[in-house]
Amino acid sequence: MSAPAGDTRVAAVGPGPARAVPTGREVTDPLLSVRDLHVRFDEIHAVSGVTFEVARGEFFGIVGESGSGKSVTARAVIDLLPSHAQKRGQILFKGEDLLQARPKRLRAIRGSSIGFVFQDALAALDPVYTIGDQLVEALLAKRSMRRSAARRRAADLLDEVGIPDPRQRLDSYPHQLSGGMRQRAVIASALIADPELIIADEPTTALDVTIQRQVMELLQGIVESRGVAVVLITHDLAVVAETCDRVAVFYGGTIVEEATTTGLFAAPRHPYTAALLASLPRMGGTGEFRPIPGNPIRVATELACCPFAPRCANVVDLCRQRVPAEQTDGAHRFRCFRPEDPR
Ligand SMILES: Nc1ncnc2c1ncn2[C@@H]1O[C@H](COP(=O)(O)OP(=O)(O)OP(=O)(O)O)[C@@H](O)[C@H]1O
Repeated sequence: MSAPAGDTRVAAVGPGPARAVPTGREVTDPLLSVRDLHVRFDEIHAVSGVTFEVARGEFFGIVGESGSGKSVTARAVIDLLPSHAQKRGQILFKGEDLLQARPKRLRAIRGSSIGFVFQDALAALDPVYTIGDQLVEALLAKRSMRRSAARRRAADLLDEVGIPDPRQRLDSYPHQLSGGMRQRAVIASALIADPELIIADEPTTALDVTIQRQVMELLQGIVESRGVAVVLITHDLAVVAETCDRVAVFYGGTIVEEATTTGLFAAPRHPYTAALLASLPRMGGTGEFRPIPGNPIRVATELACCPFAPRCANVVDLCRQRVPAEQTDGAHRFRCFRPEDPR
């Protein structure tokens, strides 16, 4: 990935630490390792046996349709699920299992090593305080520094995330900024603690396409300049294609395929991924989406078979009888009894 075109503020941060983005599925010394994660809300099995790893400095995408378990997985990592969520498995962050960590330790990790950015920037900011006050208070809570130095640092952060006239913008209230600028301010606040991982859950869904692209370029720039890893949750494959190094495709609360973004788009192995890619409008075509036949499932019980079986063109009896085990061809990891041919 190159530095974001046209965003000199980010590019000006300069080259950061070398990134070790894996080319296949192997991740040596992962920053985040989620192993066999299950999340239930009483009888609803929202997440069933999710396993993936994220390397330092990697831009990792999680894609899938509504209700497939993307947000619940992300919120499990940062311990932001409601208290009645029942979780099992492992969430290793730098080797430490966050599912076993005490609340105080989790708060400390969340406030320092892991930052997050959600869809609704307005909800993430306090409407009654200026952007500057919010950033300064957060900075002072993290480090002992003079208020004037915190204000300078806050302006630097706004500059880093591409907000013009950062010193003046410190005195703006959230409602005085555009949607894109507000999301940039939220990203600035996520950077306060120098996180090693940023989880961004649909950060651009509420924004128009041009602004969406700019915010994604900003996140890419941050990955490049700071060596931060980003886990991006999105339902938009075009965003994945443009930004992510690797991607996990969710369906029915589980990962049905994971590969490098290039590998996934070039030769999907899971029929759901193939159907998803085929549904995208083609250049020179009618410009229309071709929806995948059938209805998305609503997972209410533990998976007993392939969740995609009712909609799958390759389905065989076995798919309705058992959950396919995970397999790999070296470049893709997938769960399917009748995968697409490798190309
Ligand atoms: N607090 C909750 N209580 C009960 N069920 C929940 C709760 N949060 C999520 N779920 C259920 O868990 C499943 C997965 O939800 P999740 O939000 O992870 O989906 P998603 O893939 O992120 O979809 P979207 O793109 O719409 O956010 C859904 O069936 C959802 O209704």
